[in-house]
Amino acid sequence: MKLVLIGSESQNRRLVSLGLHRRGDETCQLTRRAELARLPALREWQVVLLDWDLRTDGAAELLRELHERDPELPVVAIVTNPSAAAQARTAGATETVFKPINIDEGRALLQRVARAAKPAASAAEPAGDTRFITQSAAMEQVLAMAWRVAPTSASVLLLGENGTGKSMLARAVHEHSTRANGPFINVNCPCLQPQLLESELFGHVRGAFTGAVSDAVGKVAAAEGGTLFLDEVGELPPEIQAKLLRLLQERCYERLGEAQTRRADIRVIAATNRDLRQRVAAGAFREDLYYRLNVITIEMPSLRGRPEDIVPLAEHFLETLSQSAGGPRRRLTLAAREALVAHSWPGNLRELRNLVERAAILCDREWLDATDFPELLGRTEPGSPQVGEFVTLEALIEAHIRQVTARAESYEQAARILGIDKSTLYRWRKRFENFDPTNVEAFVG
Ligand SMILES: Nc1ncnc2c1ncn2[C@@H]1O[C@H](COP(=O)(O)OP(=O)(O)OP(=O)(O)O)[C@@H](O)[C@H]1O
Repeated sequence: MKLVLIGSESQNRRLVSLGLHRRGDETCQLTRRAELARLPALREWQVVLLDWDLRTDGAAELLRELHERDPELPVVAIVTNPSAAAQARTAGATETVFKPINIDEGRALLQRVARAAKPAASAAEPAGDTRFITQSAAMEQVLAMAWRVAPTSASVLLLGENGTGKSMLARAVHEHSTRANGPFINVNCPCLQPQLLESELFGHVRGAFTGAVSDAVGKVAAAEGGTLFLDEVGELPPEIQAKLLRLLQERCYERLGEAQTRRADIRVIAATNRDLRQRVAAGAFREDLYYRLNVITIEMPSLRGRPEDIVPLAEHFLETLSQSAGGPRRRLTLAAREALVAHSWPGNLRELRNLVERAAILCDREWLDATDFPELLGRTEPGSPQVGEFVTLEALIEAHIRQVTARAESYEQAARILGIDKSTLYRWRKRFENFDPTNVEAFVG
């Protein structure tokens, strides 16, 4: 995507720009209205990301000028609270996104906005982060289920450990639904105090509580015609659970401090990494709400539950990075692939993405080796014995074979370096797998 970032907080702007660059986007950064002149061909850009807390000029005036110059250019306003979101919408912003911005979610929103505004231009866009990389039967089943329920308006409950891709799937369900042109609004349930969360969700009127200086629409209203995604729904406080139940049952709600009942046309997708049934049994989560949310349940497999996806995903993350950095294609040596597959990935895809990105940034070589993933080696490699130490010959052979395979690009190359044939190398490696260091005889015998 080609994006214009406008904001006076240089650190935030640079961070967002860096995150977008790393995902393959082209950005141009401006700090004030006068700099718009630097962009004579405004039409070449696909979407503008405008910080609504602009210190240099009024954001609304800047938005007006943008619209005068290109009425079709979509503008996404970055806001800090629901009342700023309402102001931005009134002033003509296409969408609003709340600070702090999650780059992946923000980017998916920007892609959707750009696609809706200029469908022809987006046809050539790669599916990018919304592509589901998988070779696993468990994940195929998850996706088949997701695409089946997507066009319906049924509530969906996504279960799974942190980082398994629940948010990404929620967005994909929205994008495959009949509401795809409507907003996708994300609420991170544990982030706020109960009263603030209630106001964030349902909105408030002026004077509803100390600090409520003006009326504010909430995220339920912002999601009108689209999807409301409740992340970490298991953490919702009891008073909000009751209101959410009413919203789901009757599609009705009231803003804080107001008696008027409002109707909502939204689809709800909720996600949790908690065992909700256990929370119900413990009295921490309402049973009736659980059944309302649980119309369709999709359980995301953990990454260690789909080991066949580890290497394709790592290669996908590498490729995305190389594309954004414009560098050569990066590859994983056999040893690196083995180290990745051997790890248990408690942080799932997020952990994999972070490790791969870090290794690719810190290493200049085309081939990333197991040694470029020190966190993994720390858990998978036994301590290496030294030549001349009082250790068995087999321990030395094992250490040597492990180190050579870690640096070689393939089994063939490793076998050539070691001066043995591939099948001998294979047999040695099988022996290492069964090798229990506390039972040396088993290995020698
Ligand atoms: N199938 C996939 N292909 C490529 N990247 C993915 C895939 N699924 C998830 N990711 C990436 O993995 C990271 C974690 O995904 P996501 O935030 O959706 O997980 P989550 O289950 O919602 O996590 P949490 O429970 O912590 O909110 C993101 O960077 C996302 O882009």
